[in-house]
Amino acid sequence: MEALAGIKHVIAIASGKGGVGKSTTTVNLALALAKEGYKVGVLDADIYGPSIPIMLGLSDFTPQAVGEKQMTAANAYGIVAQSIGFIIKSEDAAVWRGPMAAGALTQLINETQWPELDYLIVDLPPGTGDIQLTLSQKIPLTGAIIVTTPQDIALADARKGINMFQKVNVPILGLIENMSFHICSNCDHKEHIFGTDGGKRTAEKYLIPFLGAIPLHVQVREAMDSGQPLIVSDPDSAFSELYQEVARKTIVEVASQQNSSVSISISDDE
Ligand SMILES: Nc1ncnc2c1ncn2[C@@H]1O[C@H](COP(=O)(O)OP(=O)(O)OP(=O)(O)O)[C@@H](O)[C@H]1O
Repeated sequence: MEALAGIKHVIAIASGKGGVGKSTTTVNLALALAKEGYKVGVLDADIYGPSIPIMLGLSDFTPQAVGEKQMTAANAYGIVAQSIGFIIKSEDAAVWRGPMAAGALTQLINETQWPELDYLIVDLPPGTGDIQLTLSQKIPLTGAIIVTTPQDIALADARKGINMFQKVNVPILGLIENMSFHICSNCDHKEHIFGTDGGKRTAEKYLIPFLGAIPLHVQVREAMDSGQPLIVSDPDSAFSELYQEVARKTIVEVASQQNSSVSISISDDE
């Protein structure tokens, strides 16, 4: 698989279960990496429910053709974005089988006029079936980040995701526990609606880095629905600071992956 010209690292955001906050994580991680000073892009590969256009306030964007074989990406809040949702209706894509979805997505990734990027964050469709497997093999991934809630059924699916990436030799950069606990907007009371520390324990069990625990908060949902993520509209909030921490840990994990692959290739040459 060829690396993408001008893009240093491609990171897949994956979850076994739907609705656990994969797209929310993709957008916030991308914005947090940009705030750390990196050039960042987002690729929304979630053919069943592309929600990145709404989350970045880009619902009206349509890519323009550049020459015969390329198209423009959108710009929002200092990052670039491309989405399958800019091009086709999700009802049409919902019936695609693995090879067709993988073909459309490799075309989307290869034919977008990406600027030079340090990180391209890819929002994969939820699940661990054929489509996810094919995509993980078609896109030149540096590594994957698994998003889960602390709930048992989400964790069981997260474990399937971990196994899938291990099977195709994609390094797992870490696990993010989203909706870790609920914070009441009236009294700030903290409640573990989906259980306590399930994601953290799963990360420990599989020896993968734990990148952070993100609370369930109504402001987060409202911000994403309005296309103005909190990292942009309220950069000093506790939520934004948590994401900066996740971004910093991700940078460290990507660097350590690179170092380990360098040492493997050095020892291979010996
Ligand atoms: N930490 C959070 N606090 C509050 N709301 C959240 C949080 N994370 C996600 N949400 C909300 O939950 C819903 C689902 O999130 P999101 O679309 O990111 O999940 P997903 O895993 O990408 O879903 P899908 O399976 O459809 O791809 C969205 O309305 C989002 O705003």
